[in-house]
Order: sequence, then C-alpha cells, then structure tokens
Amino acid sequence: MPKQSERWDRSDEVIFSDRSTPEARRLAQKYGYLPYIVERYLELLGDEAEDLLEANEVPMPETLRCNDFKISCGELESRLGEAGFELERVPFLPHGYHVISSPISPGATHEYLKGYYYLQDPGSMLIVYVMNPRPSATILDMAAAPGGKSTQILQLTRDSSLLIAVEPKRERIKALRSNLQRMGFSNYILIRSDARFLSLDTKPAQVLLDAPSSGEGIIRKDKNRKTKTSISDLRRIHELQVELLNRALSIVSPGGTVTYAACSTAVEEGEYTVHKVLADKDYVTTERPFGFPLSKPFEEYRGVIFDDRVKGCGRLFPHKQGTEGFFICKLRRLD
Ligand SMILES: C[S@@+](CC[C@H](N)C(=O)[O-])C[C@H]1O[C@@H](n2cnc3c(N)ncnc32)[C@H](O)[C@@H]1O
Repeated sequence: MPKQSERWDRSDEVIFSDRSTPEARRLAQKYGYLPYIVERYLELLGDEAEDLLEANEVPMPETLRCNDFKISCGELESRLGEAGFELERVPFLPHGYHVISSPISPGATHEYLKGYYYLQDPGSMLIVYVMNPRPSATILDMAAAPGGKSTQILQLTRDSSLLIAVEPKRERIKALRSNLQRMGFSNYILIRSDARFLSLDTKPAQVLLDAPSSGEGIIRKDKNRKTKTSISDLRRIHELQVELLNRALSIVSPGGTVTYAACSTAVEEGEYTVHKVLADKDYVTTERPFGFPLSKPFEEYRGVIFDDRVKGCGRLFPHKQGTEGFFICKLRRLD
C-alpha cells in the first residue's frame, strides 16, 4: 500500500487530523461511527473498510485458554462437556476454545475458580505465541493487568521463567495477583509503577508491551468504542505508546526481543508508533516471520508500510481472521 504510506508519512498534522471524505461520512452514518475513525479504516484498508465495519457488528464468542499447567486440555474439555458446555477448538491457537454455548456464564464455573482456564480473546492469546516466551528467561510484562498474557507466559514456560509484571493501577494489580494465584503460578514479581519510568537491575531477555490503547480493536465487544476516541485521545495514547516502547527497547538485553501489541485498528497505535520509535535506532530490527504458524490470511496482511523495518509487523482484523483487531510487532535489539 505505498500510496497510503506516503500520505500517512507526511506529518503529525496529517496523522492527527479529523478530516473525512464523503465516503467516510457515508459509512460513519450508516454504522454509527465518528467520521474520522472511518477515514482511518479507509486509509488502512481501502475498499475492505466496509467489511471491517460489518464484522464489527457481529458479537464475538467467548474464548477460553485451557491452563495445561493445572489440567490437561482433554480433561478440561470432558469436564466442561459434562457440565453442558459446547466448545470448539480455535484452529490456530494450541490452548484456545470458542465457547459456542454454555448453561452458565463461563466465568462462574468451579473449573474457572480452580484456575483451569482463563477467558481470553483469540487475538490476545496469539500475541504470546508470537512472543514465544523462553523457559528460565527473565521476562518483563510492562502493562500486565489483569494478567491474560502474564498467566499465559508462565503457562508456556511451565512457571520456569522469572516474570516481572508491571501495572500502575492499584485495583488492577489486585486482579493481576488474583489471576496469577488462581492459575497456580509462583515465579513472578509484581511492580506497581508507571512503566515509562521503570528501571531494572537485571535486563530481561524478552519484553512484552501490550500497550494501553483506545480499544478500537474490540468494538465487537463494546460498541461504545465507535464514538469514544477523540483526536486528542489518539495523540495522547500514541505518545504514551511511543514512550513505553522506547523504554522497553532501552531495558531489554542486547539480542533480546520486545513484542509490542495494541488491541486497535488505528494506525496511530501500531505502524505509526513503530515508525516513530525506530526512526533513530539502527540497532533495532523487526523480526520476520514471527516464528509461529499463522493462518495464510494473516501472513498476507502486513498493514500499512512506512519503512522497510515496519514491514515485519502484522495485524489481526475481525473481517480477516475473525478475531478482535490487534496490531503486533516483534522487535529485536541487535546490540
Ligand atoms: C491492554 S491492557 C493490558 C492487558 C494485559 N496485558 C492482559 O493481557 O491482561 C493495558 C494496561 O496498561 C496499563 N497502563 C496504563 N498506563 C500504563 C503505564 N504508563 N505503564 C504501564 N502500564 C500502563 C493499564 O492500566 C492496563 O492495565
């Protein structure tokens, strides 16, 4: 999409403007969005933008991640089956199941309270497989609450990595701690801090930045997001993400990876953040391919291309992968 990239690349003023074309205004009115939000989808997707708007109208099924640190997935399947749950494997997620139907809320079962599973959307789950946490490594989760990805990291490393999980909000730290305990993990340190100002004595080999975002990627779950994000919100969130990603790259050990993700379909919370952060860093590269068997449509979708290094980043879209919208980029610090 080189033409779009040239346009986006002009300046902050172009990126953070509330312009909208007649087509954006038409679609915004039809689907109940703010016009400049739809303009961004047109920039990103061209003719496919309406497919995204249509897909956002379809509610997402709940998805659970079986915690095979505590129970085998087969055992969980049969227990929930006996309790009247209808589950369906998510093809590209080793521990993922869609809940097709259930007699009670999936968050109210005995198995949930025992930590046998976590309710987590598929895109969110995929991020950690892409990150590929390594056993015994020191791993930093910079924006960790309520702990979907923190618990998944410890699950995949069998509680052998040392997880440093950071979250600034006291209430959300409580949820994070409770989820880590419920799911049976012990190898973690919780830090209540604004990660922009974090410093660590030990350099982590892997960092996850699941960045605070507008949440535009989860309109399928929360229709209010269609009209919630103002231009100044976008600018503020983008600037926060730039600061956090810069911090992540300064903290990670040489040779280590930073996986940056944002549950959004906005370029400001994705390509543009990576573009800004990499501008002055020739010692950072994007990893490609991700190193996880992704479905073909995902492989085909590379998002907006700003410069060669941003090409390695990817996007999940509701109308493409059937997930929530997510941006993902795995960066490696070379020295
Ligand atoms: C997208 S959520 C993280 C979800 C989490 N990774 C999970 O999988 O459950 C972003 C989190 O970042 C936190 N946050 C906001 N500003 C932050 C900052 N400056 N430093 C670190 N975390 C921040 C928010 O409170 C929120 O809990």
